[in-house]
Amino acid sequence: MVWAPEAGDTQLQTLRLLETGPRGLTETQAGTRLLEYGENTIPFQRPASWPRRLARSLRDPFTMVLLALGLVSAVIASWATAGLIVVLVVASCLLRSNGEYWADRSTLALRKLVAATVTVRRRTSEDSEPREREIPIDQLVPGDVIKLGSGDLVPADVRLLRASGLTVHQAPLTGESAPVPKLARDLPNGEDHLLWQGSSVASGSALAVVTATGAGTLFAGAYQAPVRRLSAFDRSVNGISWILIRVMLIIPPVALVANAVLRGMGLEALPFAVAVAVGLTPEMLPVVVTTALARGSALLARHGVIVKRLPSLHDVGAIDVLCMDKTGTLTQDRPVVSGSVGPDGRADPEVLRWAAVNSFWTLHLTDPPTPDPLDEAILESVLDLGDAEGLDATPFDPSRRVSCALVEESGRHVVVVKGAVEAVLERCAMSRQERLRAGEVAEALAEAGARVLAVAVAERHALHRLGEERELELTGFVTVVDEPSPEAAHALTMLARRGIRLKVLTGDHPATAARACRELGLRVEAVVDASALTPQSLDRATVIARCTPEDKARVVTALREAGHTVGFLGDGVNDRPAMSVADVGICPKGAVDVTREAADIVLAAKDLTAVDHAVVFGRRSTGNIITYLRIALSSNVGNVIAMLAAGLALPFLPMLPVQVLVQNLCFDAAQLAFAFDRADPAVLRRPLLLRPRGILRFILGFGALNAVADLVTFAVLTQVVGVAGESAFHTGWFIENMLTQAVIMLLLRPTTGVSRPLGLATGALAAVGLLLPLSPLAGTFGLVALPAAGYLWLLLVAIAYGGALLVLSRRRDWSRDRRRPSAPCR
Ligand SMILES: Nc1ncnc2c1ncn2[C@@H]1O[C@H](COP(=O)(O)OP(=O)(O)OP(=O)(O)O)[C@@H](O)[C@H]1O
Ligand SMILES: [Mg+2]
Repeated sequence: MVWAPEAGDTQLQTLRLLETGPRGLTETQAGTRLLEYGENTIPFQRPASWPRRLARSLRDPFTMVLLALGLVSAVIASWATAGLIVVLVVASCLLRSNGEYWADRSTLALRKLVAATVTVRRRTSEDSEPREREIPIDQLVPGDVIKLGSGDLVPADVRLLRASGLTVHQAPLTGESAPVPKLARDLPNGEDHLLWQGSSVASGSALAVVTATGAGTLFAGAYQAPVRRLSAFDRSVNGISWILIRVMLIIPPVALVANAVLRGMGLEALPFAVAVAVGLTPEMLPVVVTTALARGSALLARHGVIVKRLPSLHDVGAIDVLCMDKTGTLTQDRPVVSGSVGPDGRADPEVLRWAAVNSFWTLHLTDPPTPDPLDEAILESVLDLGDAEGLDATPFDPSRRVSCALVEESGRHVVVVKGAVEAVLERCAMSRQERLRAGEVAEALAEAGARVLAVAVAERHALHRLGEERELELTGFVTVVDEPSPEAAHALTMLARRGIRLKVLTGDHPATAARACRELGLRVEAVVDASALTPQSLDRATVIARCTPEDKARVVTALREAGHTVGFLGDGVNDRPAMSVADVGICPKGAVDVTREAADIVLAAKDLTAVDHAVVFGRRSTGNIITYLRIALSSNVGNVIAMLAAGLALPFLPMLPVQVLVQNLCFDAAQLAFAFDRADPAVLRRPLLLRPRGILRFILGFGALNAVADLVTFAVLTQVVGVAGESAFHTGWFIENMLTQAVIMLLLRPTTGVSRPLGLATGALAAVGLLLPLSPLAGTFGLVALPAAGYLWLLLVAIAYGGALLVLSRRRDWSRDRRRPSAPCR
């Protein structure tokens, strides 16, 4: 048993208490501890249990209203109505929790594929050398020695053993939004040497020992799963649901009053009133939504796209602006040094040597788990580093945009700084004139397409420690080329064709970024500096350059506020803030941990074409959900209007409550087919958004048409066929309802193709309608056989209704509900 160390313990005491050392645990020790302490997961990350899920689906507002209506029916001893309502509720809750269970399971399995890992130092036996390897975070145990680098999640509670330039983002735990510096020193008071599970490394690197894992971590109990703001999708579904619920609550009193006034009926009309209200609910909404999204995401997984949160599949289909970073997304992030020049633009190998001294000692002294590709490229291009000896270094940090090394060379102490051109120039002691000239030289290099790093040095006295280095002397510039990624050009064209505007947000120089975009065939409207951004220039800008991580987030927020649905695609630490404020965050699998954690969609391969697949599948799923809502609601609204109207003209109820409910149950079941339906190619051309307003306008129009069909049936049955009895009338109307429901399911869609599930479902629906009155069950539901002429007339009504639907839906512009090409930002 190892004991939990206290904050005030020294490094040595901590290591002793944890029975470990700087060389890490042996694999055997780690295995034993894993059994003893369990996996390193915190409770909220585990999937919800079955009963919990069922309870959650009962909390759904539709279910609650249904249950309330069931209760009312039970109170007045209308057992058939109450029973059917319970069947409806149970069926939809079971289907829903089952659907969610499978969706969650597959999402979880997919998430595992892209879960964060950690670099751990372990030994095979007591006396073998320690080796570093990547393990899944859940395999971590107390006493493990781990390495952390910029962009890593802190996977457990740890104590620092060594740290350089380390700043940590611990907002999820303490609310501080700025990164906090951390040190490895022994401090009797204070917690500067402790990092907690749930925080992440903003910059720098560290070696640390794990002090607590899993439920034992400080914040495991208190730490809540981050509350995500409602996505565009959640807001739409909630909007529609609440409108319907209000209508549902109004219907029973209206029906009751009407029956009381016109027919002097009392509470005996209540079951009918309840049934009509139930008839309005799209009970299968949650099921169709989950199934359509889960199916879309399962199909997408085959294309190497992993959807971490189901609703983000809708959101990715809705994005009309996609922001992305440049390095690693549009380019390969395989930099190669192409030259080095002095401040005057003349070739000078000494500049490259100083850059390499900086790269070598920052990598060596800070020892990050994964080396920076830019530093590696510089080191590869230099043979002789001279005899500089490193003393101290601070690694590159995307906010400061420089890396510093302090070295001793031939008895002199020299700081060597390299970084983005402006960041280095502003640290140099030079006249305005010199600064301008140097800036022009760098500009020319960037315009030729290279990434440009500036290098500066300064001699310091022997006791100097690294800080905000200023008063430097510019040595010159190193140029690096990073080839465009081969598939990017095609993918960008595809995305633009799908009505998505593309914007590149990069930390790099504007000229370099603009050049890279042009090479990829991206039409560059305007190139803007992040510091000079206005709402007008934001709208026009294709490239926004020199972004700090905060600038990227600011741009995304501004675009969202201007009414766009914004996607963000990126892979670096500098992309994390933007990723978490975007409607949909997308990153490649190789992205740093924090960015991958914040992303909603992860691409298995670094291939932009996958983003296009995600967009297509997103629009497909949304398209099916919209079709379901339109059809379910048009039909339900039509039925409700017709029943209330006919109720006023007839001396008896137009349909028995039990018949309303049976018909509703059959319709609901058939509509599950929409989750598996095909999508119209036109749906895939523009961003598609589930918009409550558009849907409501649609259902009022087509609902009215449906009501007309019902009322025509009413007239035909009474006047033409001349049905006399109540039961014959009920049967006629029941059959017609089932037939028109089948017709509307087939015809009121933007596409004419019929998928197999849909064909089967509508066929079954019509068959039940026609055959149930002839079956032995007919009596139970109060149905009787009709005269042959009755069937004929009903078929005619259904056909006429189909014709009217076809004419009206052909004239309808289905693209109207899609998002128009981006509205200008205000
Ligand atoms: N390891 C490094 N050492 C010194 N300077 C660097 C290093 N990496 C990047 N820079 C400089 O800092 C700038 C900003 O880097 P940052 O990582 O924020 O963005 P980026 O990689 O250029 O672009 P993107 O945002 O598209 O990924 C770079 O353009 C480069 O000039
Ligand atoms: Mg980068």
